[in-house]
Amino acid sequence: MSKANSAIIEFHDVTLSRNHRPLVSHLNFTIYQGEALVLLGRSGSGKTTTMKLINRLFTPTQGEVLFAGKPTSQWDEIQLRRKIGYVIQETGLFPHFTVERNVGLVPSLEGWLPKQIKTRVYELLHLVGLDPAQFAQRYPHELSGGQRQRVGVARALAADPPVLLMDEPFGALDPITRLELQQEFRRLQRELGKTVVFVTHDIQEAFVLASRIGLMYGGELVVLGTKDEFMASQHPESIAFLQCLHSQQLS
Ligand SMILES: Nc1ncnc2c1ncn2[C@@H]1O[C@H](COP(=O)(O)OP(=O)(O)OP(=O)(O)O)[C@@H](O)[C@H]1O
Repeated sequence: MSKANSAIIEFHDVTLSRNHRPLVSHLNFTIYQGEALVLLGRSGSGKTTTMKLINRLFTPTQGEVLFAGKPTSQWDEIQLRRKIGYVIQETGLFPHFTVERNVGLVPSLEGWLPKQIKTRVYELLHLVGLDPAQFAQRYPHELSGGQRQRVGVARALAADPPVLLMDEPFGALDPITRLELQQEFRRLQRELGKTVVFVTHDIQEAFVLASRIGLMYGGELVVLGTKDEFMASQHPESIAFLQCLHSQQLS
């Protein structure tokens, strides 16, 4: 990775306040093309807020966020969101649309031909491990939680956005399916070369998925580095998270 010229998202002294209280403060960091950056932190530390500043669901009170070198405030909102796939825990699938229609939604909004959409949807369902013959015509309520998550990932990838934001997408799954999806997703992310920003409060998940970990605490980014750098960090919050990891491993 050539860090000198491959920045895709940049936070320049970003603060977001509500009612005079900062939700996140003085965020300064860069996300590079093709990396998997995991934002780790306890509940309420500001992870989701940071993510929503990327796709402009929130705009900074101070400072600016750049996407592909241009402040998000200067992007056309729709253009920006088309370049940034978004996967959340509840997946946000439309309940009255089949899997095929859900996955093909953005390509169809972009005016692709029906035949192209179908080919793309089938390709994506294969990619996320769902047999189209079995799943394309089902509705979300006819799927398990893990299958819905796969459909959510397929949908976010449909128009081939360079960046994916994933907010605790595997949170509601049993631990075995969860590990399986984490590993598959990591493989997929490397294969497709996507830039991924992933939010979690689970350090084990951070270690499976991350090329770098950003640790948030009280609305600030207190550690940012590789797994080795994270393990060497002396910040009390990284030590607390590492203790959780050790106790999970022991039990
Ligand atoms: N729209 C909002 N208006 C006011 N306060 C908000 C808003 N959204 C989030 N907050 C507050 O900002 C802080 C950070 O919230 P955020 O959702 O970013 O945390 P998080 O680290 O993602 O937590 P979790 O792991 O519980 O989802 C919290 O104190 C939350 O109550």
